[in-house]
Amino acid sequence: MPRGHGKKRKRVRPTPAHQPEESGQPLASGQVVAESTSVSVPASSPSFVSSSPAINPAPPASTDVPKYYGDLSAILARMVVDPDFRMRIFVPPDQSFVFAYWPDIKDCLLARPDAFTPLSSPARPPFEIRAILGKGMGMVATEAIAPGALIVRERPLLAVPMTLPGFYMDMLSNTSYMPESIRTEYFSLTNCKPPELPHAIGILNTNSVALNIMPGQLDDYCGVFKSICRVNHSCSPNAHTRWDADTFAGELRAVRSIAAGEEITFPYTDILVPRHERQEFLLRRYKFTCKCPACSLPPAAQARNDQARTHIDTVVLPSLLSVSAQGTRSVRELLDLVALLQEADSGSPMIWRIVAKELAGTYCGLGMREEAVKWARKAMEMTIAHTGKDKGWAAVVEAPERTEVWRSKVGVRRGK
Ligand SMILES: C[S@@+](CC[C@H](N)C(=O)[O-])C[C@H]1O[C@@H](n2cnc3c(N)ncnc32)[C@H](O)[C@@H]1O
Repeated sequence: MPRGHGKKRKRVRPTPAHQPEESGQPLASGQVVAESTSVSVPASSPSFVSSSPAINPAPPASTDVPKYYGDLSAILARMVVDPDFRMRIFVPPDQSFVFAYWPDIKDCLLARPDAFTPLSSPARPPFEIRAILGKGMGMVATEAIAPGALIVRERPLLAVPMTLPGFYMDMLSNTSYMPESIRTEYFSLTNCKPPELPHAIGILNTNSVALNIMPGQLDDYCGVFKSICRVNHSCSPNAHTRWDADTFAGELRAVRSIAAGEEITFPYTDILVPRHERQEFLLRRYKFTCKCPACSLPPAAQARNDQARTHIDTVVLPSLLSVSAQGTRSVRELLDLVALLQEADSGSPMIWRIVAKELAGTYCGLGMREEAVKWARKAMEMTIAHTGKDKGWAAVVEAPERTEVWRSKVGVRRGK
């Protein structure tokens, strides 16, 4: 489930994909491009203790390198010059995952000793993985799921650098470096890539999700997950994935109410672009034609939906992210944004979070308790979906008048 988008456009992105080849960063030579969707959210550094062996294969002659791997010269050159720059591999004692990493991240990993302790997850998963007509397997809710609620939290089966040379991938998957239990799960995942591509890499490029391991490095690693990688795409998604560096785990959370029996989906790509761009990307990268609600509208509604998404992307989002514009919008302007977000139906928790926070703050300032609680709840749900934490919004929902938001009187300045 890679991410990224077909067209190179300079944009400020909330959650969607940042893939090397599409993020505006040129591909360094020597990279295997792991095509990854995002478990987004920038990482603080994860932690890690490893006594794992370094993998030190003789770098293959360039003729051995299948064309998919690109030019490996940058990585290989560094390996030749610096004998310590070799892939390391970490498998925890319970053999629950394999983490292949470049040694330059070791210090950052060592700084967080809690990352690989056992994970807490919902006792009874609120979903099942089953066949979905026309999509292969998919994830379906088995009970109602509230916005912001955790659907699954899991360690990756495999995490590797985005710049993983292909021979490492072959080696990882074909040797005892990958425990049997992981290998079985890994090779049960789907592969939409052409048969000429080695199967292990096809699976990686069909399923991997971008991870942020080093602080300040966007999507430097990617991971493949047992359950998250069964989630199909929608341009009107009901869930959001995020990478939690603290626990070295991917999380899937609801961004709206999900009914029992409903399919759970998240976006594989930038969904603030018009339908034809999304469709072109998904067909090229994932070999399917999206038939989600946002791609199946009648022509007039489709045009409005495309327009709403483009407007959010090019006008609204830059303004929401601009510090100088914060706190200057009136209730009327904010409610107009709400109507636009509803029209677009693109479900971004990051955008909803900003708008809901501003509305909650404004209503608090105006002393309008009922409206303040309504928008504080939305801010809480979207903040949890986006960051994994409520960041104080639960307290505002509970008793707004006892919080700083109420006392800020920001709404009085803005007026209704
Ligand atoms: C990461 S996998 C998702 C799980 C996959 N359906 C399975 O059977 O394991 C990505 C692949 O799922 C399929 N897929 C994902 N979203 C889809 C959608 N909205 N419609 C049709 N196929 C989809 C495509 O074949 C895609 O290459």
